[in-house]
Amino acid sequence: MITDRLSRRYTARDRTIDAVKGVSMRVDAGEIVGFLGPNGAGKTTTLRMLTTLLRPTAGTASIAGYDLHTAPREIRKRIGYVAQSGGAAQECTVADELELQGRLYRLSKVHARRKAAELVERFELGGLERRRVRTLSGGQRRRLDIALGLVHSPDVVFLDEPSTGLDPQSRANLWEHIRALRDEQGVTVFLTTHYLDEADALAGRLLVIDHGEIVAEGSPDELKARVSGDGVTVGVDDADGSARAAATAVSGVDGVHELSIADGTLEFRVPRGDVAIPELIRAMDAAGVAMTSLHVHRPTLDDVFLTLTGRSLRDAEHSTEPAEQEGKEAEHAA
Ligand SMILES: Nc1ncnc2c1ncn2[C@@H]1O[C@H](COP(=O)(O)OP(=O)(O)OP(=O)(O)O)[C@@H](O)[C@H]1O
Repeated sequence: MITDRLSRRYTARDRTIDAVKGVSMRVDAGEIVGFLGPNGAGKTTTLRMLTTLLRPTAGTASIAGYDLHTAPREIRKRIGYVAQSGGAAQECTVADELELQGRLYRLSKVHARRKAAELVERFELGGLERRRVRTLSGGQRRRLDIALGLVHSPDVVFLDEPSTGLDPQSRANLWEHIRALRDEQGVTVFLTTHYLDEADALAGRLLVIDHGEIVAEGSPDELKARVSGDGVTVGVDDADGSARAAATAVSGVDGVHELSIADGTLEFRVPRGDVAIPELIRAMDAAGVAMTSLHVHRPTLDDVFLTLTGRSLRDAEHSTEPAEQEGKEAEHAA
C-alpha cells in the first residue's frame, strides 16, 4: 500500500477542517503497521479514505495493488475493514452472521459455511455458533468483528482501535490473534490506536500522526531511541523550598537535561539512569535535600510523543475534542 500526499478537508458550515494533511506512506505486504495518534489526529479519517469509504480531497493511493480513485471496487474485494463499533447485528447468531457475510461477498452457500467454520476455529468462537451476538462478551464480540472482516480472505486488513474497551486479558488474547493473521496467513495489518502499549506490543512499525500530519515513523525501538536518554523523577519534601535546592544540585550532575520542577517533583533526562543514580544521590545529600522518591525509566512511546509534539499522548487521550458531526456529508462508496 502506498499513499502520496493523501488529504482530507471537511467543510462544516462556515469553517473548514484539514483533518488529514498530505499523508505519504508505504506499507509492505505482511507488515503490521500501527497508526498512532491522539483523539482527533486524523486516524479514522485516513482509515476511511484507505478503505474507500471517504473520498480524499487531494492526493493518491494504491491499495492492494489498485488505484484508490479509479478502482475502489477492486480494492474493496481485497481488503477487510473492522470499524471501531464493529459490524455484527445484535440479534443474529454468530454462525448466521458469518455465513451471511460470506454470502454478501458472493461466496457459495457451501463455501460460506466452510469459511465460517474456519473462522470460528481460528478466533476461538467454538461452542458459540448458536449464541446471539448481543450475548457475547466484549472479547468474543471483538474477535467476531475481526472474523467478519476476514470472510473474503483479504490481503490487507484495517482495524480501527481493535482493543478499545477490552480488559487486559482479552486485549492480550486479541493481539495474539492479530499476530497470527500475519504470521500464519501473511495478511497485512494496518491498525489505528491511541494506546501506547498496543502499538508497542503489536506493530513492527509505527506511523505517528498529529494534527493530520505524520510526525514520525519507525519501529517502536527506533522511535524510543530518538528520545535522548532515560527519564528520572525525583520527589523531595518541599516544605522548606528544597525543590529549588534539589534542582541546583541535580543540574550540576553530568548529562542532566530537560529539567523541570512541579509540586516538589523534579523531572529530567540523563544519558544512562543506572550510571547517574549514585552521583544524583551524592549531590542531593551534599545539598542537604531530603529525597522522598527516585524513579528511573527507559524511554516509552509516550516520551517519544512528548518529544515530538510537546504534548503527552496520555494527556491528549483525556482531552478529547468532540468530533464535529454536522459536516458528515454524503460519502462515496462506489
Ligand atoms: N464528518 C466530519 N466533519 C467535520 N469534521 C470532522 C468530521 N470527521 C472528523 N472531523 C474532524 O477531523 C479531525 C480528525 O478526526 P478523526 O476522527 O479522523 O481523528 P482520529 O484520530 O480518528 O480521532 P479518534 O481517536 O477520536 O477517532 C478532528 O478534528 C475531527 O473533529
